[in-house]
Amino acid sequence: MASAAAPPTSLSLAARAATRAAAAAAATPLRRGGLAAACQPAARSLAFAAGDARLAVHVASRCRQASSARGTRAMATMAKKSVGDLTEADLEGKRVLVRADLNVPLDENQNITDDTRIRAAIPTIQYLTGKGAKVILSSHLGRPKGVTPKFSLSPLVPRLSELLGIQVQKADDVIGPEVEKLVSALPNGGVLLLENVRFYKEEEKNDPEFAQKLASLADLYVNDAFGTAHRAHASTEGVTKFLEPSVAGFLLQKELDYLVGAVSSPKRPFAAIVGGSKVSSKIGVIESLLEKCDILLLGGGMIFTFYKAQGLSVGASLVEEDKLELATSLLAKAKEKGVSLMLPTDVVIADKFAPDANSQTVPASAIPDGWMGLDIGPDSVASFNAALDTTQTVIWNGPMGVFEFDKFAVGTEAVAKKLAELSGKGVTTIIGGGDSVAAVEKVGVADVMSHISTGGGASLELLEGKELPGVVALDEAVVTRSKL
Ligand SMILES: Nc1ncnc2c1ncn2[C@@H]1O[C@H](COP(=O)(O)OP(=O)(O)O)[C@@H](O)[C@H]1O
Ligand SMILES: O=C(OP(=O)(O)O)[C@H](O)COP(=O)(O)O
Repeated sequence: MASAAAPPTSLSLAARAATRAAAAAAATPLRRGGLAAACQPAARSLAFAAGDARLAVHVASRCRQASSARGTRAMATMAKKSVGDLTEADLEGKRVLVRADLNVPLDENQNITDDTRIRAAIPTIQYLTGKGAKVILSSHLGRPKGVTPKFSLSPLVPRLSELLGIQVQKADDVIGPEVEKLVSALPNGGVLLLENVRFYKEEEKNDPEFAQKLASLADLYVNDAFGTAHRAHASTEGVTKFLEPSVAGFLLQKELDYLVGAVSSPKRPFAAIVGGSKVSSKIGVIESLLEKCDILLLGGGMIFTFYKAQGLSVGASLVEEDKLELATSLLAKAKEKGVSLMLPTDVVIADKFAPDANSQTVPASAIPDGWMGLDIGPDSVASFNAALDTTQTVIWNGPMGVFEFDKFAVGTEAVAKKLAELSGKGVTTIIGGGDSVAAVEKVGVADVMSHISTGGGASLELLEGKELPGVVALDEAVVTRSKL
């Protein structure tokens, strides 16, 4: 992970700093007129009409800062107690249930093909073991229906042990007398990995009885599973009702610091790049980003719905027919908000959906019948790069094309390389989960990015402004909740 900075002691520090910065920005007088007046669409239109594009962007940007400041104040109330707030006196000899997201990809021989999530979980575990705690580690793997050997967590033990420098014990169950015996035998500083928590259907149902049994193994709880924080499951939400304190781990904290910070008080200009295949699953994040960013670059399979909404022919490209109106309204909203929404001007098209398809590059307005767009073209890359050169913060979610096929990976790889270059110049670059992370890994530039999120769905929900149940359930940084 690129951003393994020393863990801050409390989420509240970053949130308070963000609030102060955003409030100060919102309080600074504008060049012409007050903030309230300037935030009226008419004021921005006037600025554009007067040919003062810089002022128009400035006004639009300041309006977003003001609304971000309000958002940040709301988020500041969500500040959570951190594992870093717990001292040796709190931890020595204590049984700590740590929920991590160790949902890593395995090949057909059960070898781990990407250990990012395991590495990301290590700082919290090591902090706890270093202070003499007994760590009971819980995670899911995949989406098993009941007990399914291929979803066992056993293949993770060697890598976990290697990274921690101790032999990790493994339980064959999640709760019950056998697990209790193993917990009792655990030395201070030891780690016991429980079996896949989703082997119990009660986990995803957030069954209180199951949560209580899981919680009864431990004295206190640390949630470090950012990738699963958008799930209200027994091990992410239910257990907090039975364990005091329930605190945020370093990874969870770092993810929130970056992702909340990025949208609430970004260094501006702030650009978002959204790609991937489905308008429907990204609509929430696009709408929400229109409130916050200055530049929005769209790529991937979703662009054809926007083209079609503008009356262009899209051939056999992916289109969500029932989202055409929505696409039109998003284009209008971008205009109204003064956000520079850019669609690719050229595309790489294919005669079939296959790695060996015949391909050619055409203007976005000239996709022939029977051909499908599978990547953005070189002109689009050039104009996206020019826009990105003006930014100070960039968030990226979703590939620009079918990057799984080398022939159509060029646009995605160009964005990855551009962000790496910008990162080197001090621009904050945040990669939000899923395929975009795979793309930056493939290009070999993951290490230079400011932040690579370990949660695809979770980071999207956070950027959409949703509260994550696994975070909401944790203790407040200052005031301790009473438990059931
Ligand atoms: N033009 C396109 N046509 C069809 N599929 C596309 C296109 N561009 C990208 N995709 C596909 O989108 C998928 C990723 O979409 P999505 O799940 O929304 O992104 P992420 O996983 O990054 O959130 C990839 O499998 C990619 O092949
Ligand atoms: O891999 C995960 O999510 P992600 O693919 O959205 O990053 C998490 O482990 C959550 O898994 P889930 O979507 O089965 O709840």
